[in-house]
Amino acid sequence: MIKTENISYQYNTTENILEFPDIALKNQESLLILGKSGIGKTTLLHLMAGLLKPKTGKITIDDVCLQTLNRKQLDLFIGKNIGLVFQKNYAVKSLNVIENIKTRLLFCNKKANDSTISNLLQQLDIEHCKFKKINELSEGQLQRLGIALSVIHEPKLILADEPTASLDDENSKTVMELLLNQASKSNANLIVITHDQRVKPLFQNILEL
Ligand SMILES: Nc1ncnc2c1ncn2[C@@H]1O[C@H](COP(=O)(O)OP(=O)(O)OP(=O)(O)O)[C@@H](O)[C@H]1O
Repeated sequence: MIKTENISYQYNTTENILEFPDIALKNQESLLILGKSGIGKTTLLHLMAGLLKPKTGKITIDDVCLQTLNRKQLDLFIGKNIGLVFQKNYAVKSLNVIENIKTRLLFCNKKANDSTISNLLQQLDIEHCKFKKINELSEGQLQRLGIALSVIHEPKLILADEPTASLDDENSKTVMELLLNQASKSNANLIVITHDQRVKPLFQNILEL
């Protein structure tokens, strides 16, 4: 469950204040956020991820108000409860694919057996890459690894910023199905921002900023 109330944000280099409509999603509900370039979609996603602090308002995830947590508590909460799929992949370059997955699990103190990991990598069509280093992956494989890293710990909230941007039709469908399935499996909310019109029919809830 996620709820945002009266949130706004101001980057310190500008006078412009970004104001956002309230969002309220019950368990398992998904939301697609659309809007023209520069309107504030990524900013809103970063606010919900606890990466930016709102100028006003509050964000509540599973009855925990992010604004009541100190930095350490917030980092722990994010690591455990939020899965982030960003355009830029934050995989550790010196580790291979499987080591990255295991490090992600270690970081949030969760466990997954080898067959669960293999299943996920298979669904994303990167199982054959599991011993490859990050710089040996294609752009599409790297993006699919980003998705594996964001859902392996079964977070309560999955936030995805343009998750299908560099994917072909087949992989775009696979990735969206995986995100929706994973959200449903772990009773999580999925929020996606995108320009990709292929994604629109998969969502009942659409917010236009
Ligand atoms: N670090 C920053 N410092 C100052 N202004 C910023 C910063 N990041 C974004 N902005 C501004 O905030 C506004 C919202 O940006 P944001 O990236 O959230 O938009 P967006 O809707 O995600 O855009 P796009 O679809 O092009 O990715 C824009 O006007 C942008 O120029």
